[in-house]
Amino acid sequence: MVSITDPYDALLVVSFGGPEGQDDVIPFLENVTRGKGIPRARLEEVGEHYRAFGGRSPINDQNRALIANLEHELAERNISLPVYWGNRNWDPYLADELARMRDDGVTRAAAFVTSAYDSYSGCRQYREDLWRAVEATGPGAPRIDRLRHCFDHPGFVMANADGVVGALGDLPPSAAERARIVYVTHSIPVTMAETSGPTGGAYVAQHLAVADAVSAQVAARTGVAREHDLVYCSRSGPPSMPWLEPDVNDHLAALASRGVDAVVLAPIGFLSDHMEVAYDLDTEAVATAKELGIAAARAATAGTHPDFVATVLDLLVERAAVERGEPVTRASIGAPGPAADVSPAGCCPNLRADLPALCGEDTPPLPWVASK
Ligand SMILES: CC1=C(CCC(=O)O)c2cc3nc(cc4[nH]c(cc5[nH]c(cc1n2)c(C)c5CCC(=O)O)c(CCC(=O)O)c4C)C(CCC(=O)O)=C3C
Ligand SMILES: [Fe+2]
Repeated sequence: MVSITDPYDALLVVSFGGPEGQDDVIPFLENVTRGKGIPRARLEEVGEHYRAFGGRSPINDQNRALIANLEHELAERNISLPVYWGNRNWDPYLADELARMRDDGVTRAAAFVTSAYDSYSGCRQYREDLWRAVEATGPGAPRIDRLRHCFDHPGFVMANADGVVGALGDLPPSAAERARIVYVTHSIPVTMAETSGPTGGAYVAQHLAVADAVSAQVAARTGVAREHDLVYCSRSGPPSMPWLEPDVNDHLAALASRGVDAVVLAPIGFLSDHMEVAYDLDTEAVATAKELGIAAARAATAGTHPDFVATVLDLLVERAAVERGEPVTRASIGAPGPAADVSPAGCCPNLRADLPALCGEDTPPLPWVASK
């Protein structure tokens, strides 16, 4: 009997990883920034963010919770499919997890990458990680298909709209009535943004589409049409290198000078409460808003929202049907439309080096596995 998840025998959650104690902070940051030209001062500053939270990033526990929810939902649907978890920068590392999958007899896995949008950081870099992990695992490594980015899945949008509606409820009623929605995502170098996706510009275009879709839902549910903006946090790199702007703190100051006194900060760029959310938004931006006399509430991230958990499984079931050669209807909020299953050649390029990456049309052949 064909299962709706055939031909897959596992789901692999691929994520960033984070430190779990003070001793992990420096080795973790060294892993993240190796070869990236991040100034020492920025590293020390970010290290302090982690130190202030006991050296522990929230991201690993968020992933454990997502996986527990995925396992529960799979069981509810009577689907027997093990879930694995491998990271780029911290234990459990991808290569170790792939070896474990091989030892467990997994031959073909669908990979959900915890990054919703196209960019080198969120797309090709993970595919380079996957290539290296498959290479390290050697013959017998499972075949891996990366699921398309989830940004335009209606379930992801619904989860974020719920977050905004919830945050409006955290504001005093009079402030909620006139609150502006400030969508926040990770800043990236302008050159990375310009080259993101198959033809460039995808990172910002995809975020703008999500911001529009979430705002439309919030307007429908609250009966109030609100203005919104897309702004950025967590800028890194040398000051001479342009990164996407405006920064959320600068933007709040600009809004205050225009008389805005209530906002919802909605981190649509993050799938769960990462350190950027805990520090850059909940600590820093909230303090900025307070100083400026702006009432601010932070919208929940998709996290373990049931609609988001269902989104991951929906993307898995969709791709499984594609691989079985069946026609599929892709759930999408519309333009710019779903990202590709298999990344087109040159998509989200690595501007520093030309490294092999899995799950792309430009993936070189691996002689000892059946597939890309
Ligand atoms: C687009 C994007 C995402 C979203 C997509 C995705 O999820 O991948 C993301 C996620 C994350 N970024 C994270 C942490 C860090 N990112 C850094 C550095 C950088 N991020 C960049 C971009 C992105 N990053 C870039 C262009 C750099 C410069 C260096 C480079 O070109 O790579 C640095 C070094 C210090 C600094 O430079 O700030 C840290 C510590 C964490 C973990 C958080 C936690 O612990 O909860 C997560 C989920
Ligand atoms: Fe980052």
